[in-house]
Amino acid sequence: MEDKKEAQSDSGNVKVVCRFRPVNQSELSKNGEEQICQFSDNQKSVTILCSKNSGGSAGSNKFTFDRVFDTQVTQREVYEKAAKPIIEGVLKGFNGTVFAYGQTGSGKTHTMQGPDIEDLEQQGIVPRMVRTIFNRINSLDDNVEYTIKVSMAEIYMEKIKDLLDPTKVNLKIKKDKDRGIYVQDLTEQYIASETDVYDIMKVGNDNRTVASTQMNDASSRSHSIFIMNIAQNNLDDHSSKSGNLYLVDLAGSEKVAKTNVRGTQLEEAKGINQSLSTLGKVIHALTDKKTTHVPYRESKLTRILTESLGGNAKTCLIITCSPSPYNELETISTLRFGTAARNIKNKPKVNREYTVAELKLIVSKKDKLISALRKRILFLENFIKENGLEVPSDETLKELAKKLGPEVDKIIQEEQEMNDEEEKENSEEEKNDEEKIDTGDYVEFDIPPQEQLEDLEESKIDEDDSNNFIDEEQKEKAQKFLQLVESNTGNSSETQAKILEEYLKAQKLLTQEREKCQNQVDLISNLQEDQQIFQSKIQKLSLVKEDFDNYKEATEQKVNELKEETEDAKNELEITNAKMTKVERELAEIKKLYVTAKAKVERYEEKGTEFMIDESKQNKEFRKEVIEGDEVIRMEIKALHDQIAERDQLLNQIQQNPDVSSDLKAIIEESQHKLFEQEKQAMADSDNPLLKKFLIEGGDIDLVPKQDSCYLAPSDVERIIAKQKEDQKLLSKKKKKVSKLKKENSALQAKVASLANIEKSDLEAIADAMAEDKLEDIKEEFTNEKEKIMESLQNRIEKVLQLEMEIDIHQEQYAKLRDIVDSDHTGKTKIMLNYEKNIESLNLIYQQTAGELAAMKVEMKVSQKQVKSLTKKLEKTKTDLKKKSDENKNLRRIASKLRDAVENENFVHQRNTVVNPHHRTLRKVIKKTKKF
Ligand SMILES: Nc1ncnc2c1ncn2[C@@H]1O[C@H](COP(=O)(O)OP(=O)(O)OP(=O)(O)O)[C@@H](O)[C@H]1O
Repeated sequence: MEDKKEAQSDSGNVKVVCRFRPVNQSELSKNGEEQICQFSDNQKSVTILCSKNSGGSAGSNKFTFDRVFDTQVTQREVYEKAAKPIIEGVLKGFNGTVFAYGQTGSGKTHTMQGPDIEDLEQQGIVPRMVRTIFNRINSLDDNVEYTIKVSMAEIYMEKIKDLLDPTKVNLKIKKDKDRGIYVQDLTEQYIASETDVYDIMKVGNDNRTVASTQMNDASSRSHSIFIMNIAQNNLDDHSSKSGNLYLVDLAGSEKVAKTNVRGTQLEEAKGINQSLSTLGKVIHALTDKKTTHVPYRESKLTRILTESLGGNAKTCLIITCSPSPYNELETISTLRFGTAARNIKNKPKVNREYTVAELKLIVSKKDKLISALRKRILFLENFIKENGLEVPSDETLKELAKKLGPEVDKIIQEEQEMNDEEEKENSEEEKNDEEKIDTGDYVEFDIPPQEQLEDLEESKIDEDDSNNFIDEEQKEKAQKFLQLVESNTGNSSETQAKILEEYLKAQKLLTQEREKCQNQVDLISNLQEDQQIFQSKIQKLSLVKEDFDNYKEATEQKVNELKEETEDAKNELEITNAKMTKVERELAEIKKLYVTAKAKVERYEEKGTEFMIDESKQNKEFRKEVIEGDEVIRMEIKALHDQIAERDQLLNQIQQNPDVSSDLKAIIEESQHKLFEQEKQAMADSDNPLLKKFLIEGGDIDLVPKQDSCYLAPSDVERIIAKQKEDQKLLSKKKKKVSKLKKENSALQAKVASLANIEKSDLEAIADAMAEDKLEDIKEEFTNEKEKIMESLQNRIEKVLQLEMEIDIHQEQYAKLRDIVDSDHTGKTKIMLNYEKNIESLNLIYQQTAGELAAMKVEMKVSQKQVKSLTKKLEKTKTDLKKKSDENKNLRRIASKLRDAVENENFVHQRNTVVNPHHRTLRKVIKKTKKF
């Protein structure tokens, strides 16, 4: 019900709302806060307080619109009042347009997009509309499928640029029966959420041509057009609707002098003004009844807006103005533009396709109408025939109408008016019923008025009982006519005139019926045309079906291939899995081997450590040995000292003996001294710290015997010398032993030091350090084994990795294939099902329509035959009527004669009271005529 009202209320003029923005900084600096606009309380008009320069007069400065928004209005309010009704219409399948017009910097972009499209308070009309659409879609039934596409274009310097693909710079405008006017190749992006649209809008806005002018920092130098197509598909009854929404932010209408632009911008300004002036011309042509040509084609802007201005769209124009006296002239010009646009009449209609049920209903209604009209014609023809009347030709009727003059014209006109009125009412109802049945762009059926169809449905006429068809008025007329004919006996000129009049009316009725019949014939031919369209559509659909079948076949093949591939992939996966298991097993074995090897290594390491420990024991023994050796030396040295002391004692004894010669004493002393020196030197040369120490400690010991005690016997001397020699030999032996021990000691010390520096992990170094061949062999064996194991392990790891990668790839491929197969399959199945359903229903329609067409053709032939026979009969009736008319004339003559005779006889009768027999004869003839 609401929709009907809306369709009714919005079916007419372009809605115009006006918005004033607050005074801006530049205006403040020029004119302060002064404002030229005065708003009315009803928010419908604004009065401009004109200055002298504006040229406005007291009467002309008040402007009325559908709504006037003052400077404090919120973005939400503007949306609610100006744009929301349009989007509601678009969701019902109407086309909708909202466009903003105004001088540069007056707030068009602010109104259409807002300063921030994602700020819920500040966002403008476009994002709010998008939000409404998604809210509505989310709240509606699930049985309706929506598809939303968005495009953005810019008209800059008379070239259409795709804002979503800026490489497309000079697009063409095309017209199509189904799509209406559209921009060819313009990118259409499917969207599924508000944010998708915001993202697209951001991309589009970034691609817009913007420049800074003296009037606006970021002035749009082009007309931007945001197009949204909302298609709805009812999954229950397969009906579909689609609405196009055009949201246009025009470039500023500007005074070149004020904007202070030069060069390219000056050229832009000229272009902008040119297209806006064409827009003005279009509006003028649309609102001026005398103008027949609307110059839509003069600019790209007006061509795109063709449907929005005077066409199939609900349109709202938002004019934006400045309240400052500084922009008074521009404001008045904008307001005038808006006023003119308010008079544009649009013819919005729902863009929809019929459901099978609706098409059936239309066809059945047409059927009934045709048969009812045919019966009506038949009845009228019979009626005329039965009354012996001639059915006059159109020419005769026209002549008669001329003769009867304005009266008949009046009757005809009145009836015509009545018919017109009826038609108008019906068409109104049709319009109101637009939501139910609309002729649309798709199949243009001429739907009979609802009332008539209902009447027809109710009438249920029996073909044999044609009298049932006559409405009361006709019956009455016929009755009257018959009565008139019957009472023709009166034969007064008045009666004659009445008969003629009735006859004319009957003829007129017949003509009208003929016209109606002709209309029905036209209707049938229209239906045939529609049928042809249908057939061609069905043919096309069959082709589509064929394509689809092929496609289905190809898809099935593909699906099978994919299945096979999937099967292969599965097999491969199984093989790979088996391989994997095998590899895993091998890996476990390798791991075992590795563990064994590791244990071995650890054992070797332990051995190495043990060895180290053993070695250090040895070292300790060595040390001990050395120390013990040192002790031996020390003891030996002590023994030497003891010997020396013994000898000293001996020397003293000798010295005390007076027998020892002084020479010998000298020799002994010299020999002793030499020996001492030698010993000392030997000790000094020794590296043995113990010896050194001994030497140092013992340094104080005076080894030289006292002179006066050296008195020895020669034998003793010899013995002593021999002893000394022996001692010397022993000493040198000892020295050699000490030096050998020293060497061994230092070697052992070096060994111990190097062993102490060996790190635990450095097995090789240990092995190197180990003297035993076994260790070397074990080490070598271990290294080789380890290398082998490591190599094999590496190979296996690589193999495993490769296999894992292969498995991943296969699994990925498998998953993808699965996805493809699944999605493809379900998608295709859905489409297929839909297609099949459509094709099925279309086949059904086709079969029904074909059957109906065949029946209609047969009926047509029958009707034509009937019309032929009727025409023949009419011809015959005409001649008969003529004959009868002649007879009538004769009869009238006879009657007149008779009347005279009767009068005479009456006169006589008055006297003789005798009945005239001719009077009865006359009545008989009229009855006969009636029967005939
Ligand atoms: N109703 C308003 N409230 C607050 N600021 C506004 C309003 N209308 C416009 N403005 C501000 O005025 C400036 C110019 O507005 P806008 O860019 O929308 O003008 P325009 O008509 O699109 O200009 P052009 O034709 O040059 O592109 C902007 O900074 C905008 O934020």
